[in-house]
Amino acid sequence: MDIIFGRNKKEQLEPLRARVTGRISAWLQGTLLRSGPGMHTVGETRYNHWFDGLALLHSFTIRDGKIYYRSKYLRSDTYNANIEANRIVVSEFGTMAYPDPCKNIFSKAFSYLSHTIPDFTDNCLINIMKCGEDFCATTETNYIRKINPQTLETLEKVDYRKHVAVNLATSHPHYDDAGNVLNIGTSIVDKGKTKYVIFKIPATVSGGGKKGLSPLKHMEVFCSIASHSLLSPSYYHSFGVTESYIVFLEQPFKMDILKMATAYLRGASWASCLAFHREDKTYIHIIDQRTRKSVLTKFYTDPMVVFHHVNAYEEDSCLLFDVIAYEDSSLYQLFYLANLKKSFEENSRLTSVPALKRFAVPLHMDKNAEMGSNLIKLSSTTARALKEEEDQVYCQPELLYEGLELPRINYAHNGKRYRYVFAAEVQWSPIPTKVIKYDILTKSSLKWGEVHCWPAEPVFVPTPGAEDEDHGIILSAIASTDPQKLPFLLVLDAKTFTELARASVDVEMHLDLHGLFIPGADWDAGKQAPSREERDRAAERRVAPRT
Ligand SMILES: CC1=C(/C=C/C(C)=C/C=C/C(C)=C/C=O)C(C)(C)CCC1
Ligand SMILES: [Fe+2]
Repeated sequence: MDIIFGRNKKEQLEPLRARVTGRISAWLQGTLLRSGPGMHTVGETRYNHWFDGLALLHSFTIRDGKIYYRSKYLRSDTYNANIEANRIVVSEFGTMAYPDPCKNIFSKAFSYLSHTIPDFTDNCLINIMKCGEDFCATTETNYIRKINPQTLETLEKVDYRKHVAVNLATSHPHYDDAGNVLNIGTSIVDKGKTKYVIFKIPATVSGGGKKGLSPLKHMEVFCSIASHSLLSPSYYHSFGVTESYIVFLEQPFKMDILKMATAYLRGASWASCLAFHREDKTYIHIIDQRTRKSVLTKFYTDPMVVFHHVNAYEEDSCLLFDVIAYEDSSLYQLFYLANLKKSFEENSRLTSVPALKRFAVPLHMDKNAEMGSNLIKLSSTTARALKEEEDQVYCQPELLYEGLELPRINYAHNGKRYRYVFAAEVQWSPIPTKVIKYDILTKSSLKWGEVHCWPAEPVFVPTPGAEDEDHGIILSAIASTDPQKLPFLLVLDAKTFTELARASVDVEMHLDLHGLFIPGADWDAGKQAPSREERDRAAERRVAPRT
């Protein structure tokens, strides 16, 4: 496991041709672009948590049956400051860092505290988001970074706060058919209120035919939900949408804002300011997209921790939503590098297995329904919603499958009825060992796995003109701990889950988090060559990374 977690990964700046075995369909053209942590030590200093690592972008470009691999560290302000100082100087999720050890720590802390909410990192290691023609690397703070999806060059830093009042925002936005982005963030103690803000980034900006108008400068608030608590809003990693509604889980995994405000002074990490409150409920907020208001019924369920929503849709006046749920927050605990590196087997056992659960909420309340009765009359699920007093409804999910994470779907079915979940199979260890296709209808699954192979999140790419939901291919980057086996891009037939091809690359590939596939046709010719901004930056490039 040291191969995967212990070492800083080298960049592969020039496209490296992969050795392809099997056959790549002629229609499969484009780039799989992904991000994840690649560097966990800088000089003599080391991060504590796997989610702290410096963002390493990587891509597989598929062109006429050939595959090329590249990787490049995101040149975030965080990366540059760390490399320049040759030590970690910016705080991340699990590591609190101090910019300048020579200065009096208390004077620094004072200026820091004077801003209740501190400036966060722009180390965008979690995902890639498409905003109009722009691609951005994302994390969960107020910063995102535009990138060139072909050269992996880092472009400008965007501060969400300049456009919408959010201190944090998810790395898992939704896209509508036109490419407009919908995301949610938290606005902390702004004008005396803490709320969850849903905002939109338009796909296009009309500007009298003028080119280059960035949609990111035109994002706007769609609606907001008041937090149950001013000083302990929920932590969340994603949300759900249907054609007409938005699903937001206010879970009892909460951030303690007072702890965060004093974390720097106390030398405590952001992670230590998060806690699971097993005595609290999980509130299910359903927002009607037409009225931009929450539905009046108060839905809730048992305490749980959800990182990934899988999908949601409406069926016969009910809203169904599927999530990967945990019974506690042990997942974040396991990703401390000390736990990952020591004795892997002993220290990396989850105390709660990630489970695919289906919830159902009634969209119209039957006023005459009896107290305690189940308001869900669907034959497709055993999920229940029990009527309680004062417009309260207690939801009990249907357990669909245990042991999967990093879910993806055929995105044409996002917010709509769907049948298949593609995911990484995890059992008691948080590191995936197999790729899985789960069929919600038949409750059966197909799997791909190989010894010493560690698959990344599987990405579904539809065959052009496909009619079936699973007509397409699955792409998954596979890291290897077998010295005899190179890492590779795995290409599976999404229907049968048989291997169509693999493209091996002689690099030390990192285990990544999320990403997207950019079909060949999506390329803007203007983006092929480095932009002027990139050329200028290259000229004044800073010190090369020390790995
Ligand atoms: C830096 C920072 C944060 C970073 C969180 C990260 C980096 C979360 C990663 C989550 C992942 C990868 C989940 C996978 O399921 C917080 C806590 C939002 C707030 C304070 C500053
Ligand atoms: Fe995620």
